[in-house]
Amino acid sequence: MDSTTLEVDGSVMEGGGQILRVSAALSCITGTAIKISKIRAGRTTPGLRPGHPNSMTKVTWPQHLCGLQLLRDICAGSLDGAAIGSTEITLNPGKITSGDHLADPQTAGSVGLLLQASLPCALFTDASTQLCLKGGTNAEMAPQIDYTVKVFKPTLEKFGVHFDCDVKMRGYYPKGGGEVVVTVNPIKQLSPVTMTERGTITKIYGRAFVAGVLPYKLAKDMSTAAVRTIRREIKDLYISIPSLQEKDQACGNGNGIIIIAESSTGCVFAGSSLGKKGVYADKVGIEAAEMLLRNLRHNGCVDEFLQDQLIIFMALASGTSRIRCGPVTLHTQTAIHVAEQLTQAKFTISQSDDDQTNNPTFIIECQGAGLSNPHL
Ligand SMILES: Nc1ncnc2c1ncn2[C@@H]1O[C@H](COP(=O)(O)OP(=O)(O)OP(=O)(O)O)[C@@H](O)[C@H]1O
Repeated sequence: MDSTTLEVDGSVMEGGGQILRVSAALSCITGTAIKISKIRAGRTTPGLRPGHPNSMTKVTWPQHLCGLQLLRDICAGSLDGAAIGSTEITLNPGKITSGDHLADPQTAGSVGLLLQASLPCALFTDASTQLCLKGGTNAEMAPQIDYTVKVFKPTLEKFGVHFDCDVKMRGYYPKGGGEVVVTVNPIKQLSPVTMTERGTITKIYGRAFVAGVLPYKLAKDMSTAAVRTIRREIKDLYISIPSLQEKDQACGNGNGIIIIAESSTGCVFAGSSLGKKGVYADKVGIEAAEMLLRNLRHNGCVDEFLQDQLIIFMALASGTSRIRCGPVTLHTQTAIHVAEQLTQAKFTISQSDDDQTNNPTFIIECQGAGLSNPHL
């Protein structure tokens, strides 16, 4: 190993796939070679495979491996040790290149997580980049593609980041078969963001879907139960969660729901859930509704998922970003740890003292590294 190769410990804190995505993306952008060891040591099935404890499957979803290979392709680098089950990889980044790139985990590996790995890097190209991402568009323990489009994308626009998602086909566990083509515009430098004022919730909407052989009634039951649950706490807003039967543009069987809330200051939050064998549809709806409500009870500006997903962009931006959030998650702390290891960004977290509610909020502040795109 070269003495300039940075060692990343894949077992720290959350000890999961996110360490791979954040460190590999920053490796490509900064041109720093990295060796990641003890990959996903915090999981019951360590190494390069998703191994969600609830995945009930022997099928591997090489989402992590595929994400790393995609990054290697975008930065024309070399990747050593990357195979299913591997606990150690080395990534030597080359020059980031625009153009078309494909990632296909062959199964229901999450499209949202493939994008999470590759988007930051695709911003630092010389021209627009097309990412053809295959797999699961609505997968467990990952952003549903609707979350990416409705929550992640508008928030990233505050950093000056612009991308388009064309959902060509939806795909579900276990087969996948989904396809999303993402067009990413390069950027010279990311702007810092200030998201500290929640404002009031002005809109709640979503979608409840079934696909394949599953009965339409499941979608209706998810939607009805979700609306009823939200109504108990939020009485004065119309809630629109249409029930949808996915037809031509969906591969395989699946059902799920996502509910989105928007605030008067442009904050976006979501709660979501997917149907599982043996779980009643109304339970799926209630789970998503409770997730959303939990994230609206505090006065923060991001939900518990967006929190960790924004860390890399705060680290890259030029200047000071401030984001108010609810309890800081371990995923967020892990992303901060990795971002500070690979860039000059400095984060602080403080409890907000102007919070009058019983649900404390925290301000994540970041002095960004201000990385510039050398190709523009
Ligand atoms: N319901 C959800 N809505 C939006 N984003 C989600 C949701 N659930 C999880 N995420 C996001 O998905 C990512 C999951 O990262 P994590 O490292 O846990 O998963 P992983 O790569 O599949 O790895 P592992 O298999 O090791 O858990 C995080 O960024 C998290 O915020």
